[in-house]
Amino acid sequence: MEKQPRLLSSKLVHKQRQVEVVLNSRILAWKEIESSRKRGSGLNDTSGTAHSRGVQVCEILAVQKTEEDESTNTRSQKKAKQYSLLYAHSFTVFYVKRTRQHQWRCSEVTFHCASQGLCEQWIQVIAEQLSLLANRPKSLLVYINPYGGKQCGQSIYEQKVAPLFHRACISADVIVTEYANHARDHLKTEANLDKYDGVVCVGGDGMFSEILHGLVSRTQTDHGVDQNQPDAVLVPCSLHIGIIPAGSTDCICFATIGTNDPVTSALHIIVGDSQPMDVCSVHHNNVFLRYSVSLLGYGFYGDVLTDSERKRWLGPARYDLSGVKTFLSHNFYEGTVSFLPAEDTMGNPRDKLRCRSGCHVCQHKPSSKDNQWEMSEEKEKFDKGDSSDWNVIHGKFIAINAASMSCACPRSPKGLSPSAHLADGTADLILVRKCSRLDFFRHLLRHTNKDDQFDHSFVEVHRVRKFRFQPQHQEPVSLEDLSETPKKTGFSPMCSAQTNCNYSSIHSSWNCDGEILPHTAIQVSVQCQLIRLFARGIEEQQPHCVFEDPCTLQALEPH
Ligand SMILES: CCCCCCCCCCCCC/C=C/[C@@H](O)[C@H](COP(=O)(O)O)NC(=O)CCCCC
Ligand SMILES: Nc1ncnc2c1ncn2[C@@H]1O[C@H](COP(=O)(O)OP(=O)(O)O)[C@@H](O)[C@H]1O
Ligand SMILES: [Ca+2]
Repeated sequence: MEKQPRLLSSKLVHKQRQVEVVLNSRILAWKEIESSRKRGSGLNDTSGTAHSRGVQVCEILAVQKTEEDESTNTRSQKKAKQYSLLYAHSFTVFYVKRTRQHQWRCSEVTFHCASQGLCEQWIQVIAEQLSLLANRPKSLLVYINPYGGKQCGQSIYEQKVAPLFHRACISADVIVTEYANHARDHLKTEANLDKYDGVVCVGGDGMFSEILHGLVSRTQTDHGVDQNQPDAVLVPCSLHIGIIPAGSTDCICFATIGTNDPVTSALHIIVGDSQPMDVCSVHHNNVFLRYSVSLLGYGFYGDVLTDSERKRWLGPARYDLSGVKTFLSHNFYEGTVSFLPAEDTMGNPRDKLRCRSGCHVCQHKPSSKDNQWEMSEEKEKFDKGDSSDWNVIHGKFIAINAASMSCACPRSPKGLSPSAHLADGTADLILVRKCSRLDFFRHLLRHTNKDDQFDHSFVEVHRVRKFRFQPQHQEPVSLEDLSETPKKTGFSPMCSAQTNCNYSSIHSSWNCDGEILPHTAIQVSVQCQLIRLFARGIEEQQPHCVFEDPCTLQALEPH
């Protein structure tokens, strides 16, 4: 590891002990001074090994002069007050601390200095280092859905998130949505996006979907790209999206961070994490319908969603009730699925290569030029009827699911497709053929345990770049507006019109990230890394970052 020059190094006091504190461009580290412990220096001297501790500069959230009365509550703090006459000036560094199961918390460490000048110097030098972290957002546009999940979005934001943004000196313009699609339309046409470094969504996957549509559509309009062209090369969005989970499933947050915890999400936003993500574009007969980042599900998940929309008043529990009801109905649907498989180099859905922070598979992004050429050649072939690269499967299916990422969520911690990748330009297409109720139950159960949900004779899974679905029976053409999801208002069923038709027993509906699509015949194309989230992918479990690690020790080595 390359040795970094020291920016500042001083003898300060931490928890009534003298410590040597060192800052370089990567690490802030401190270590108790052995000799002072032995000699005694008026400071508490407890025996035991001196720990070197440290925090990475990129995980420091803020540095502040310590508030005077902050240190007089507990006994030890009163004691600290006594010697604080000697070391009267102090500063506090706030940093990311990893706790259990991918959760992050804001922790703090206070150092006392012998002079005001030294204290100010430390604050200034640390603040300077933070200002060099160019990917950190300074100004955010926040949309809150007050009706998502358990309807706590607003209080979650005000109590858990806003104080952290304030501490990190991030300014936020907050819009509490007043109706469905408020956020989407505001982003599409009104918002002055030049003012912001990112957009934050407080809500569930449906609310995220609004932000996604607003931002992607706005970007395409600004660049003159026609979204109705299934082969259009879409322009990636420049603004990052942050998700504060306050919905019912919150799968996009869970699968990109590893937990559904508002504080953890807020901290990932503050440190300016960046996670690229694939987006599926969905068309019907060359008319754009919607984008999807998590689940596109026909059959079981479409029926669960349709039924659950009538039970929205139940909150997140609606999915459990509708899940049981749909399971008991045991419907299957006939149709033809055609797909363009991904190259073998993209791995396969049954390998055990999980997409984790810094995923190597996702780092091999094909250049958009290659992609464009490849795609137009394939389209030409498909249109001419030369579909040799395409696989075609006709059958009766209980479920057809396309997952462009794992879709892990608290109901299914490894997800619908545990090895799907967030940003590899592919989706995993899962076909569950007609089978007995018991067999389908066994398959569903495997979403909740360690067993392989694809290891069933009636299940097949393919890694694809594109796919199409054609239901066996023609769908009626009378469905209102082709490009719009049916209108939603307040707490009335949000997706009603399209599913109340009497053809529902032969057709299911597509569940597109929690929204019902108005068509069953669709063409889907995975757009590689179209958006970026304030996330870093799920981290491999790591030891606590403020104990002895090589970087910390190196920072403390004498120069
Ligand atoms: C015997 C027990 C079987 C349990 C099986 C559970 C399998 C769950 C897989 C869930 C995949 C979820 C994919 C994400 C979908 C969301 O986009 C969507 C909308 O979320 P939100 O806006 O936050 O409400 N959620 C759903 O469609 C709910 C599916 C739940 C099915 C039980
Ligand atoms: N103010 C509002 N009133 C009614 N619906 C809204 C409002 N704001 C957003 N929505 C819609 O609510 C739906 C569900 O939102 P979401 O935050 O995903 O919650 P949940 O996870 O509980 O479904 C989304 O489709 C979104 O378009
Ligand atoms: Ca993917």
